Amino acid sequence: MNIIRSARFGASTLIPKNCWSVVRSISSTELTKLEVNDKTGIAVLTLNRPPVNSLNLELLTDIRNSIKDAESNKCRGLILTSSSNSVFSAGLDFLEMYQPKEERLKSFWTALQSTWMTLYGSKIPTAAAINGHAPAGGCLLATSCEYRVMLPKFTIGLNETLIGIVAPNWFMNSYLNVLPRRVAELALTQGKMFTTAEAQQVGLVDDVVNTKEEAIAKCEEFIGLFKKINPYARALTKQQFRINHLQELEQNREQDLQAFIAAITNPSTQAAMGAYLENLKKRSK
Ligand SMILES: CCCCCCCC/C=C\C=C\CC(=O)SCCNC(=O)CCNC(=O)[C@H](O)C(C)(C)COP(=O)(O)OP(=O)(O)OC[C@H]1O[C@@H](n2cnc3c(N)ncnc32)[C@H](O)[C@@H]1OP(=O)(O)O
Repeated sequence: MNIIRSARFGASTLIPKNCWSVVRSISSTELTKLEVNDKTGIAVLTLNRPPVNSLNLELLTDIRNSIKDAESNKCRGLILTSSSNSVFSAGLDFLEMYQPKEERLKSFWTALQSTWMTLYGSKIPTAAAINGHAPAGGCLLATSCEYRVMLPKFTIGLNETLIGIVAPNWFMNSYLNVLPRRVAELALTQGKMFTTAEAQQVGLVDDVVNTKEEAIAKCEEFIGLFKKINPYARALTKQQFRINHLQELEQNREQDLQAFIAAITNPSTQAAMGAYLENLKKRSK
């Protein structure tokens, strides 16, 4: 019998393969659902933190655990998507950063660093089915993947300067891994949110389709490109492209954390974030 061991069902829990329907849950929490298609071996990770999948400590931790689960279950690829019809992810949860408690703020940023390193450096092919808006941290998740497909009439981009904050180097590096340098610099300095059409034009997304199902199918098609490629050779090749960015953060994690804490707890950042949040709340009424 072909057995899969699921880390999050406990080390001793064995799940018999082929006794399940084609799509099988590997692990799920209140905030994420990780399902694998037994026929293709491709896993779909659905973010499920209504209303906007804002990334708090718990969601980030669950995302990282899910990526690791997909890897340890030897999935052939991983697709990120959202349970919302209009938001892929609204980026970092402002409530983690506005008037924060220092210990929680540290854990939050450390979790973001770890999640980014796990996703950006994942050995398996990764793709994002962007079925809604993807500002800031939402865009970071998408650009950390190897392929992106997006639905029409949404927006994506790193808008940090609009909020009065500076995107850290590793956010910029994820952008630069996808966009030409000049486009990235112009977009980052303006805090530009690209429409789906603009994102496709500059290469921030690879394809545009009309439904989430089509988006998942496109991602599967992308991951299928590696069917005949030796996974070890593929993973090492990907690693060589990304290792400098990963090492840069790995070697400067503490410094990056301290820079984040200093930037976020600065009274002018707090004031700018408070005003931005207020505006967001007014708009949503
Ligand atoms: C040199 C090195 C220095 C290092 C310094 C480091 C500094 C870097 C620090 C931080 C980096 C941060 C990156 C980020 O990710 S910041 C987050 C940026 N995100 C945004 O700007 C998105 C804001 N949200 C929106 O634009 C919209 O909500 C949208 C996603 C387009 C969805 O719109 P819609 O469907 O209309 O939903 P609503 O706007 O009505 O929102 C519903 C409720 O959700 C709340 N909300 C939205 N986004 C967030 C968020 N990111 N965090 C927390 N809460 C959020 C919104 O206020 C509504 O709440 P309520 O119903 O209570 O009013």
